[in-house]
Amino acid sequence: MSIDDLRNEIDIIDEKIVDLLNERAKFVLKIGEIKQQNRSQVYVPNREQEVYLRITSKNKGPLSNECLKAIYRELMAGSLVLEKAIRVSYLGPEGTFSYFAAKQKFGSSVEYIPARGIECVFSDVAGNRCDYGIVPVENTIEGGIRETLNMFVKHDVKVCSEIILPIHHYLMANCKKEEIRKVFSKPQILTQCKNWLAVNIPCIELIEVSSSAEAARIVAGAQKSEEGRCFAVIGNSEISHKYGLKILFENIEDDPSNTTRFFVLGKEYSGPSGKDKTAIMCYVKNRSGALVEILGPFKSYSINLTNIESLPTRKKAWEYCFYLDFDGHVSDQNVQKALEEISKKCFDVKILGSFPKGD
Ligand SMILES: O=C(O)C(=O)C[C@]1(C(=O)O)C=C[C@@H](O)C=C1
Repeated sequence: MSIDDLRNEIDIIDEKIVDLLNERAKFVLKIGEIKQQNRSQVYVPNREQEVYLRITSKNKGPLSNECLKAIYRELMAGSLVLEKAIRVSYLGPEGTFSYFAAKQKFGSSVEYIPARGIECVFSDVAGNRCDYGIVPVENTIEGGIRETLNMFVKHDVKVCSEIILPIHHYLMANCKKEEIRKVFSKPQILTQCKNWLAVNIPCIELIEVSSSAEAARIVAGAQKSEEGRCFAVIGNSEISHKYGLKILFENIEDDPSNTTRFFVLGKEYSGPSGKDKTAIMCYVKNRSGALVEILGPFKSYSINLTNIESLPTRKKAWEYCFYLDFDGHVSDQNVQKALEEISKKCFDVKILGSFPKGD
């Protein structure tokens, strides 16, 4: 067969795919109508998980599971928008890792609203200005993002999904490495590249700004001046296209396994997917052994604890609460029993969410 013949075959299949996609979309529209009548959430993370598991288990190749999942991610994001106009708030501006985490989850069909800070993302969701919000919650190098965890004490929102994003940093500039005079980025990013900077461009002034996208904006804006031409930025590679900067070095993060977890904030818990996590906030009584008492039930009911952080309650000086997340869903029997026991040892236990485990 010639290339033209093969392309003809592809054209015929493409027509069938388009028809099938639209046939699928008609069922989505019907689901959307039912959800509107029931006033239920359009985004259903556990159903999406089920779809991913189904399509990958049916996959006979040659397409990889990752490729199929990416196609379906965009397809289901398109479905969401058919059901309802979706607004997603993220820690802006455009080009931050929160932005890419948001796109990884919601694709390119929804409306993205950049927020000025983590608290703004929470208030966008709590105040119904946005349907969902994306915030960073934990990084493999720096641990829990306290600004995010603290907000759960203040705002009434739920965690409905999580996103795991590998983090790679790039050094971008429009001059040679030897000419760099200043490096702009977000404090956390500069920390994550500390050793690389010390070895490769020592004694260069490091300037902290609010985000890597803001750093790129400053550096791009300064290109006309003699001094500004020698400015560099560290951030993700997408920034380089947007701001016309060249990538000088790739993957300069000190730890190549650098990964950040993001939460999708919403108004409802997600249903069980079979592979879930639960996040809670425990307000403990201030007495000796209080922490041991809340940890005991995890051992008794064989629940794998995945994170624990202590946070000030902000109600009384030196009074703390604990953020915990663990494997399992609130509807699991062992989780329910453990939560029952933990509740007896606390003033209050707030369930922040149960959601499909990110991969
Ligand atoms: O099953 C649903 O509830 C749907 O709305 C359909 C669908 C899909 O396209 O498969 C779309 C969005 C939801 O987040 C989950 C699944």
